[in-house]
Amino acid sequence: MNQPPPTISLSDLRAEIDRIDEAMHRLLMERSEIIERLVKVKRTGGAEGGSAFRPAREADMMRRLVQRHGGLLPLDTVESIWRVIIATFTYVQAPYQVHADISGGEPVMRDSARFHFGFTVPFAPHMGAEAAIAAVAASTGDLGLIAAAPAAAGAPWWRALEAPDAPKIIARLPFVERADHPAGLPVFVVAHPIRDAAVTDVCVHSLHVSGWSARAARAIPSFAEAVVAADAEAGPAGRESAALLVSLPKGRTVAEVMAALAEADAVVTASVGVGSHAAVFRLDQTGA
Ligand SMILES: O=C(O)C(=O)C[C@]1(C(=O)O)C=C[C@@H](O)C=C1
Repeated sequence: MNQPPPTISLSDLRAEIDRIDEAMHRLLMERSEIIERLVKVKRTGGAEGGSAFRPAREADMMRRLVQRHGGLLPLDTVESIWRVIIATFTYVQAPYQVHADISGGEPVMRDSARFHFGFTVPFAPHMGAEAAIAAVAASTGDLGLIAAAPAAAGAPWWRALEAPDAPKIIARLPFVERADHPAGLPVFVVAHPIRDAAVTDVCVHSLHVSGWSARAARAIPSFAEAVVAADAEAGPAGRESAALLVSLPKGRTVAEVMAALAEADAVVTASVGVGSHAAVFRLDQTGA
């Protein structure tokens, strides 16, 4: 015999929602207490001053979050909630601003900054990557956001990262890329290097190339992601120069890129490391 379905009223269900909301809020308050203790442990570990941002840890947390997610709540929402939680807990440890290069379009960059860092962290727009990098350089623990556009990029802004004491690329956002990401603009995060916290899955290099040509562009190996800009510095007479920002996955070297370019009569005259970041994690590739 079929049992009649148990009756549950709207107010019972709302009481459940209230119980869950209160539990989530209390857990967030408990999280703040852990952060207070974590700040002290980080200091004794020698990480005093500068930014509290730990890109490797965040990349790992965001990957696990999206992998375990299921149910009605859209992944975009869950990701943005955790981005705000983590970015704000970073901020309460050591206040910082996000200096964003809006020269490629303000709305898309602002969306990216707000998605990844929320509204408590101040957003400082700059017209050009160099200005954003200069603001980061002048700060103790601020972050810069610059579009990691793979297409032609105007001026080679990454040369401002070359000096040994200049800021460096420390992360690439979104931590989890996917085709329909609501803040899907790939951006580099630039900061003063964080002691003992660099993640080197992908290493980023500034290359100075003489003898640049369409053939040389085609010769760049497919494992390398490259942004190319015209090089204003005069190269040897009659040879075109280019500035490249090349991202290499673990196990790949600048020497391999140099050898491939040499096949196309292009010579790398200088190569400078300008940072590194966690491996790009693409959700659609995992079938998740
Ligand atoms: O794990 C840390 O080092 C923290 O500071 C905690 C925390 C977090 O809120 O979970 C905040 C900032 C870091 O970028 C990474 C994670």
